[in-house]
Amino acid sequence: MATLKAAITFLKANIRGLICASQRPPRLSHHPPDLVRWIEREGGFVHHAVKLSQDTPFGFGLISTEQIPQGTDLITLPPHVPLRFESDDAPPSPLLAALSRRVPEELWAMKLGLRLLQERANADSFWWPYISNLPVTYTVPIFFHPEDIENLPLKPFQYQFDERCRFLLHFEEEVRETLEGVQASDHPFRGQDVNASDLRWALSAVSTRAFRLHGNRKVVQGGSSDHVPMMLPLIDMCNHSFSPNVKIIQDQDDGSDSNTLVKVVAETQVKENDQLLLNYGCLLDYGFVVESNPYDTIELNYDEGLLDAASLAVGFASGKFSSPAPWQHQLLSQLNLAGKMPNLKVTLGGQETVDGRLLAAIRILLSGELVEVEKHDLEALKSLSSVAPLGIANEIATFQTVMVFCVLANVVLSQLEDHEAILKQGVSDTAELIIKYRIQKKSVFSGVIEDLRRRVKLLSAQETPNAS
Ligand SMILES: C[S@@+](CC[C@H](N)C(=O)[O-])C[C@H]1O[C@@H](n2cnc3c(N)ncnc32)[C@H](O)[C@@H]1O
Repeated sequence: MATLKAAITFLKANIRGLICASQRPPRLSHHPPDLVRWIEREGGFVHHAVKLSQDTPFGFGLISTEQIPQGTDLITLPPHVPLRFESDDAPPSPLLAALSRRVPEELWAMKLGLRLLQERANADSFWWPYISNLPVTYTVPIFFHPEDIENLPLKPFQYQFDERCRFLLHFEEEVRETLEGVQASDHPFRGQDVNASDLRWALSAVSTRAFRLHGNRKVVQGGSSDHVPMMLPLIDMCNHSFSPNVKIIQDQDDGSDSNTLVKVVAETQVKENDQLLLNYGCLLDYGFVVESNPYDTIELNYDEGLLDAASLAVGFASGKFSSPAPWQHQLLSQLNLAGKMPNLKVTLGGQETVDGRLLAAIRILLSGELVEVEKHDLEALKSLSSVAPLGIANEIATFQTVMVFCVLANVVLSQLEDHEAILKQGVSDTAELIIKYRIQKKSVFSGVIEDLRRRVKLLSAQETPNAS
């Protein structure tokens, strides 16, 4: 344990050297090849007015040198250009596949990161024109200063950071052990040592740049499990906006150009000198802060003690969560919140507002009426759009418990005004980013609480129709 702690401290301390405060983080190669020409040489298409700029407010970006009408194709990529973990014609080497199997599901970015590292280690890589244009550093939490980490908004966020550090250190060991004595010809990284810092780079590169697309050709809808994470050369130079002027499209298999896997199309008219801006949707780690981000969520632990305290505050007897009835325990197991290998991570905020599993668990545990609960399937109990499935009183108590849970989990951050005052005084770039994270995370919780408060008000009016 002490060794692990020391290792995490060491890893955190080493992050310092990797921080780059400039808006233009250096690229892997000082003089990277021309990405646009490479795409064209490979059979892709880049509209003549689309240029790669090194000088946008967000580092590299794409700009238009003339007005472009809505609906115009701007970039198309043939199927062999995106970088993915595996494709039919390029299965991963057995050792890379073995390493990838040790990566937990939620760190899918690490799996693709291994592939990226494999190509980075290969001087003759087909993807070198792409990889050499990637930044050396990233503004995601695992790249922050150790002191800045202390300022991260929430305990769960620090937890996520520590968890990733722990994984990287552990995985570094696994990579070393697996590849010990392997001949350079069979070695996925051409005999090169891959350490925690390389793994961290790859994880950050993928999580801030990879998109999920259908492996073949279908409309991009984001989030569905059959969507394959891929790195999209050039397209990933588009910066983000919630008012985008371009969008990514994968054509339906309708007989159109089979040499195009994915394209970027002007969603609105693009004016001369405008940046091409995409809506990143639910990219894993933006690496920057977007105000009022509707996709932003906070991860919390399903903590029975805290939930007991929250329901106590709402007026229930203690122990509802820590001592469920056997039938409730069984339902919690079905929700994967109890049992041998439970997944206790729940999210608040974003599109769902309250994690469906958390919502169902609270509804069930506060109900205590098996007959009532049995009338509904779990999917209905998980949904916020099912109106009061277990009765209005249960629903109000559930929402109030979530609200108190937020407060008890120390999620509504104190001193927002102070942070805003500090920002006005001027601080370092990284500290500013951290403070913005804090403010943003606080606003996620304020949003959830506000939403639930509104729902409680509506339900209360239904419960007491004569109340003014
Ligand atoms: C997919 S890359 C876009 C290309 C990137 N600007 C570059 O220099 O390579 C995503 C990264 O760009 C930056 N970025 C993109 N949109 C941004 C925005 N709206 N605000 C702040 N940073 C942004 C962040 O560093 C983010 O992690």
